[in-house]
Amino acid sequence: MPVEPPVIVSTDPMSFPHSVLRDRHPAIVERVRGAYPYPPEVPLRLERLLQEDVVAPLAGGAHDAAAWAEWGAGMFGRSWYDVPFLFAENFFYRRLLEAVGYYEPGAWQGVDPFGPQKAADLPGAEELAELDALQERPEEEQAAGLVAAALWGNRADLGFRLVAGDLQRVDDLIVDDSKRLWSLAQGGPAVLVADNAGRELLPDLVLIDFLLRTGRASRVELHVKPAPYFVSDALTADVLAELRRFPAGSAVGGRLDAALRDGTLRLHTEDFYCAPLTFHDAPDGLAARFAAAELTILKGDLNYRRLVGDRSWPATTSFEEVTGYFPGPVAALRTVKSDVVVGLSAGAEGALPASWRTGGAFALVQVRA
Ligand SMILES: O=P(O)(O)OC[C@H]1O[C@](O)(CO)[C@@H](O)[C@@H]1O
Repeated sequence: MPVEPPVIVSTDPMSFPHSVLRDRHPAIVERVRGAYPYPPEVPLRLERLLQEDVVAPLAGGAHDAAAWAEWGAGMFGRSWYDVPFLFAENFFYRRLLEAVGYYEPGAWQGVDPFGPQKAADLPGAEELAELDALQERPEEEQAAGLVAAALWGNRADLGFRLVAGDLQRVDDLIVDDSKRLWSLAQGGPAVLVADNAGRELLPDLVLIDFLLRTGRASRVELHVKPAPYFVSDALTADVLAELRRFPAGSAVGGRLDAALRDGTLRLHTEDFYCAPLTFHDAPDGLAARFAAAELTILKGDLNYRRLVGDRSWPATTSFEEVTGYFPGPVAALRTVKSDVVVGLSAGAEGALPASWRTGGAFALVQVRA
């Protein structure tokens, strides 16, 4: 295991994490404020959250107050910018749920503050038809197209297109271990840890269908978030909304529906997925699920940070070594949208533009068998 560099914090005003807390979080709050005609105390609480200089704990009485008191030990009373970025982001979303009364018994309980934004990002008929058409192509081409779609669906501005010529964007794929990924899917159980709903979840679902339909997986567990998180992260409700988009008669939609009903596809979630922790701290039950899988596919930027640890790793750090602890073979499919990157070959970074880590223009497929 390489020597661990420092955990990323947001102190430097010129840094990417600083810009997330300073600019992105207020913009997110603004959207939430406009999402529903909330009662007047909600915008007030949201404003107080934005104005908070130092991290304050959850109000007592919350069902998870004790857990957050433990995770936040040493964080409370410090500037949001000086605590680990991973903690600051995670706790911001938990506090946002507190502000909108997501867990408070009453009429607004369980209303997803990001629901309207997610609904606007559900795929249209054209995208669904393109996906259904993909199954007519040679299997190799389907496999390549689905990895590309699963990756680029993670890049919000690109939307999602499965037309020939767009299937392989090798120029922007800075590490491509997809052959190894497919070599690991030999017909055993697989886990896919989802990231965003909408245009990212759609190709994830079609990838799952492909794994099952071609015998590359015997069964699949799709892991989703237990609560609204990082705006667009997928919940069970988002999976179900997405499945309802498939038109009657869609072969993919029909197979996914049947797979859920017969248990070859199962949805799974647990509190860990909204905790400020990395996969090093996965609870035993979750680790056992990964260990039992022939392959675990982790989607997206945040899952990548949680896999390798949210640290200032040199980009040439060995992916194999830093993920050696993970229980079972693992593949990361990720558009690069934050500073954390490992597994690049020597010299590769020098050929990339200055903003390559945060611009969302590059992606990687990395595998540890
Ligand atoms: O949806 P994804 O791919 O996990 O991206 C979320 C990313 O967004 C950010 O919150 C800000 O860019 C990152 O910190 C995080 O890793």
